[in-house]
Amino acid sequence: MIYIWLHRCPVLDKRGMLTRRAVLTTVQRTLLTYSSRCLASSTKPVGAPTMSAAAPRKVNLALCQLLTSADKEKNIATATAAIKEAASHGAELVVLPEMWNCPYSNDSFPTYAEDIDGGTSQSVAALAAAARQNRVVLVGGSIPEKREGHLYNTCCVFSKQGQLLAKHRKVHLFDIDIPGKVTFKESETLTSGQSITVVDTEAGRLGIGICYDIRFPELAMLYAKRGAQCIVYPGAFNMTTGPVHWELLQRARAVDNQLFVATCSPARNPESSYQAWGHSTAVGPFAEVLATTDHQPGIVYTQLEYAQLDERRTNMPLTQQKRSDLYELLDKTQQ
Ligand SMILES: NC(=O)CC(=O)C(=O)O
Repeated sequence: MIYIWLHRCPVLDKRGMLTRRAVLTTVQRTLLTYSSRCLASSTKPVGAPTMSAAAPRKVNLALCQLLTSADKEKNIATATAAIKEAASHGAELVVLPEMWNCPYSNDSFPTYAEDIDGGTSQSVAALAAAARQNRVVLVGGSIPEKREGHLYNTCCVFSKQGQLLAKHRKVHLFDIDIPGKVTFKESETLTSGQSITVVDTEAGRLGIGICYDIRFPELAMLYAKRGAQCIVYPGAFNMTTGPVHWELLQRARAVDNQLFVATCSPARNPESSYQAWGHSTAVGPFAEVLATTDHQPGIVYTQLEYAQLDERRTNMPLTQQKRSDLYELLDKTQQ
């Protein structure tokens, strides 16, 4: 290997001989490449399952910031049209917003709720068909789910064949009260999910959270530990918390865990009782904003280069530098 590199080295002296500096640089570079490869493979999160050889290196991502209304049929039509448009622009991983099939309100959740496990969900059937027809991995935002007398805020993930790969029920319910600004209590109607979700897809290993879930760093840490390459959060922040926290939280989750974060919000609807902040965004593992938007309906496109995960983790091997003798993250779901 060193022999081949020396022959390719362009740094020659007047007689056409390799300079001593060029030889040293080449040897140094070879050793560096070798050691960084060793480091990269040893910085894999502990306990992370091995990705298959077919795992993608680059994924074209589309975040569909949809304008939702009180008309469910219209919302479904808007969503399926957006998925088609995203696919026609080369998207392989398409994300929809939180509660895209109904208005974001406690009054609406019971009336718009669908039985996913019972196989009668009109919204899920439409998403499965759209994923299959457009050959995209689809993180289908969330819809209100009804099951055995409970309502959940649920995200479904589909393969390119339209197969339901995973279902994540919002784990942390959005109960906040900032007087005069925003008061919302999802727990008045919804029940929280009892499990966390990491799913292998043709667009990489994804961790799934819904909106308020992004505020809990331990969840993202568990996802990183399980080898998630990107955490996807369909979400609908509001006009009080959105401007201050939305981007901050995404960048924090990304930089702490050295992975990609993608969020997808509904567009702001002036007629709605809940004004969504919008600003669907993708963030890279160095906390860099890769793509974002304002509050209008639209699709945000970017590419996730998964090789950057190895690069960043080699640059700063945080997983190895952790002081596990002083603190530890306890995964209670694997006991
Ligand atoms: N809507 C949410 O779940 C969360 C939110 O708006 C916030 O955390 O702020």
